[in-house]
Parts: sequence; structure tokens; C-alpha cells
Amino acid sequence: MFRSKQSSTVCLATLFVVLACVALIGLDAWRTWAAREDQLNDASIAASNMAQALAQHADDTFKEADTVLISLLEHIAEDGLDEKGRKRIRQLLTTHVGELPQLNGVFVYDAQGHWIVNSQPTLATQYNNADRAYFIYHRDHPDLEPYVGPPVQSRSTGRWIFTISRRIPTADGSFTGVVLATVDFDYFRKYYEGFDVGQQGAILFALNNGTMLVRHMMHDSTTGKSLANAAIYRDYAARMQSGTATIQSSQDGVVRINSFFHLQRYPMFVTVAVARDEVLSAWRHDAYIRTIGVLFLAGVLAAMGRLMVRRIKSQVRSEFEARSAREKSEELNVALAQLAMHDGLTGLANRRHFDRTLSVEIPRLAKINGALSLILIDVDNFKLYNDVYGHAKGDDCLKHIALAIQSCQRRPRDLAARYGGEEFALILPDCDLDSAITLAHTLRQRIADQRLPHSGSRGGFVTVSIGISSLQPVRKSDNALELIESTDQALYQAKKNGRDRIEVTSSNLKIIKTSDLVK
Ligand SMILES: Nc1nc2c(ncn2[C@@H]2O[C@H](COP(=O)(O)OP(=O)(O)OP(=O)(O)O)[C@@H](O)[C@H]2O)c(=O)[nH]1
Repeated sequence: MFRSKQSSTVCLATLFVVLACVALIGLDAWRTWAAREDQLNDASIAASNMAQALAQHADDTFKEADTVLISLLEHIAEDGLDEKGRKRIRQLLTTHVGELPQLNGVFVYDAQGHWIVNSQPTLATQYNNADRAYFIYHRDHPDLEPYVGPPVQSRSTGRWIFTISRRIPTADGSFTGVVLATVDFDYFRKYYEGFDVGQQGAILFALNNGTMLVRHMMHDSTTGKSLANAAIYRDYAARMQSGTATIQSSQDGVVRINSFFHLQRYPMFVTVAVARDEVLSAWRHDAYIRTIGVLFLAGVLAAMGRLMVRRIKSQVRSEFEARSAREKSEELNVALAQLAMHDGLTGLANRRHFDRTLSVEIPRLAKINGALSLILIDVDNFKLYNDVYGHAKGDDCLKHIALAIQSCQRRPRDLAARYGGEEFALILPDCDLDSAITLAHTLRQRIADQRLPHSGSRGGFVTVSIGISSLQPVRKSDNALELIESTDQALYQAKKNGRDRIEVTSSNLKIIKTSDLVK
């Protein structure tokens, strides 16, 4: 009982502590994970915004270069390409190149690819650009739209450049030449260097066919490479206008958040890539500190819980011990009460109990006009029995007689008592004289049936003399003493009349001759 109560209380307390620890750690893990997702989401948005801004910047850069070409074509149309016109156009180009830092040079080629005018201080007539992709394109295509070609190395400066070109329009649609603006790669590279994309991040500027134009990376400035097999191009940029994807690089194994954005007017796109590890470094640091804190808290909680469980254990034990002590004391009290109210030899009620019962029953029965009978039983010639068989045997004999008397105690209120020495009594509440006489016969018979040998007795067996008296009904004026005396008289009469018999007194406590009744 104690063990089961203790173990269930301890189990509950332990469960509470474990749940509290699990909830603390679980909530923190959930919060940490949510913070990680937020951080990645923020990084995606930032990368996407940056890609859009850089695409817009590139768009504007080329638009400005293209605007110069449009203006140049207008001047060509107005001034022509004779010596005077070339001079004026040259001045114009020099001004434009000075004003627009992205412009590397502006050129006018004739139908054979010869340089006619350029923005540089001297006209390099030794070059022929008829083999360039843009030249071939315009020669073979009559449309007048701008053409952005693949990156090429400048013949005059040797630097990598973007080319944006237009066909010189003519009234009859014949091919008379090409105007070209070149933009230095370094312009974009320097611009991109102003952006922090981390140690492992990158900004890529590429043609829509996957040819990389500019790549800005902390430790890498490779250019001209094809992105055809790169997942960001193959699976995303080649198919969509813009987007974001987290991809593990097949080259360096770094996982990056890639955001790409296509230029609106020109066939190029910009990709901003940030390394996931770098994005998460601040989060990781926070998570590390917080996890240590939470684990410490969980540890403190567990330690306090352990202390609490121990206290509960000891409290439950104290309660159990206190209850055990109380129960023992109650048992002791019951035993003491038993001892105080019962006879040690026979276990029957003792004289005190007998007196108390009579003093309770008489007024109770007087109230309800009930009857009360008293039977006194005295062992015959018991002195002789002791003398013959010894005192110990005498005790045994008394126990046997007590058992017989006890067996006649049928109702809860009946009381069998040892009145004193070898004398016993039966208090019979709600029992009239006739019933008491019948019971006395039964008792006498039961004792006779025990056939306890008694050599000093007339018949050779232990016998008893019985006196009976009844109050029927009990009156308020009746008292225990009178009833006892009356019963004692009847008993005395039984002894006097030769023992082994029953004598009775009437309700007015006068002896009635009933000796013939008993034999
Ligand atoms: N063994 C034993 N004897 C007891 C006990 N109490 C009383 N006696 C004995 O009972 C005897 C009673 O003797 P008496 O009063 O002379 O009565 P009796 O010998 O029974 O004779 P009658 O009552 O006249 O038949 C005494 O010898 C007591 O010592 C007891 O608890 N145990």
C-alpha cells in the first residue's frame, strides 16, 4: 500500500519533471528551427531583391549604351559619313564616352568591317571587324533592333568587353555598316565588388545562352565560362524570368541560396548567390548560446525535480509512518479496552463490563417497557475440583464452561460475563423469564454434554447451578443491584436445593419454586 502510493506519487512527480524538461527543450528546438527558417527566408528575399536591383542596373547600363547608338545613328542620318560628318560624330562619341563610365568605346564600321569612326583618340584603321559575331549578324539580318553579342576581347585594348550594336539603316534596306558600343567587364566587376555576398557568395552576370560574362566572388574572378551545366542555369534561369533556388554546388559542394533575375530589354540575367552556412552563421551562434542556456535550465529543473521527488518520497514515508503509528496506537487502545473490559482467563466480559452493561440496559429497557433477564451460573463443588485435579485443570474447566455460556449469547445485546471466581452471568435484554429459562436449560445441557469429569460430583461430571431472575417490564425505579440480588437468591436456592439445577425468581423478585421445572 505504502509502496504503491509512494511509487505512484513519485511516478507522477517524475513524469511532471520529465514533461517540463521535454517541453522546455522541445519549445526551444521549435523556436530555433523557426528562427533558422526565418533567417533563410530573409536571405532569400534579400538575394532576390539584390538580383532584381542588379538586373535593373545592367538593363539601364545597356540602355544608356544603346541610347548612345540611337543618337549616333541619328547623327549619321543627319550628317552623313563624309569627312566632315565623321569629325562631328567623333567629337560626339568622345563626349559620350567621357560622360558614361560604362562605355569602353563606340565604333562605326562600314559594310566591309573597316573602322570608319571611333571614340578613341586615334582611328585604328589596321583592324577589320567583319568576322565579329555582331557584324555578321547585322550583315545577315535586315532588322534594326539592337544586338547584344557574346563577350569578346577588344582588338584595340585586349580587355573583355560587352558589345551592343545596331545596323545602320538605309532607305533601300541595303547593308552599309554597323554602329557598336562596348562596355567594359571591369565596369560591372567593380560595381559588384561594392556588394557583400559573403566569403562563399557570388554575383553572376550571364547571357541567356548560359555564357558567363562577369562573376564576382571573393576568391574567384573567372570569366567567360559556360553555365550550361550549372543547375541554376539549366533548371531555373534558362526556363524562368526570375526565381530563387537552394542548390548545392557540384564544384565546391557549398549549398547556396541562388536568386536570378533576367534583364527586361537584353538577353542577359543576373544571379546573386549566398552560402547557406554563412547566412546561418549568426543564427548558429545564437542557437548555440541559447541551447546551452536551455540545457542548463533543463538541468536545473531536473535537479530541482529530483530534490522535489526525494522530498515527496520522504513526506509520503513520514505520512505512512505517522498513520502506522496512529493505527498501532488505536490497535493498542482497542487491546487495552479489550483487556479492561474482558476476563483474562475466559475471554468473557469481566465484572466491570457486566456492571456497565446492566447500568445501560436497565434505563434503556425502562423507556421501552422491555424485559430484562439475568442468569447467574455457578460451578458446583469447584473447590473440590481444584483440590482433585489441580488449579491449572480448574482453569481449563472454567474455560470450557465459559465457551458453553458464550455459545448461548445469541443476540448482539446479550452479554456473557465472568461474574467472579467460578461464577458466570448472562445478561439477556429483551428476554422474558420463559425465554431465559429455556436458554438456561440449553446452557445446562451444553455443559452436561461436555462431560467434564469431576470425581467429587454426584454424577461424576462437572455440573452447574443456575439462578434466573427477570424484570418484565423493566421499570424506572428498578436497579441492577436488586436484580443481581434477586438472581443470586435464586442461585443460592439452587445450591441449597442440591445443586445441578435451575431456580427462578418472579418479576417482583420473589423466589418461585421451580425445582420440578429443572430436573
Ligand atoms: N482454578 C481456579 N479456581 C478458582 C478460580 N476462581 C475461584 N476458584 C476456586 O473456586 C472455588 C470456589 O469454592 P467455593 O466458593 O467454596 O464453592 P464450591 O466449592 O464450588 O462449592 P459450591 O459453590 O457450594 O458448590 C475456590 O476454591 C476458589 O479457589 C479460578 O480462576 N481458577
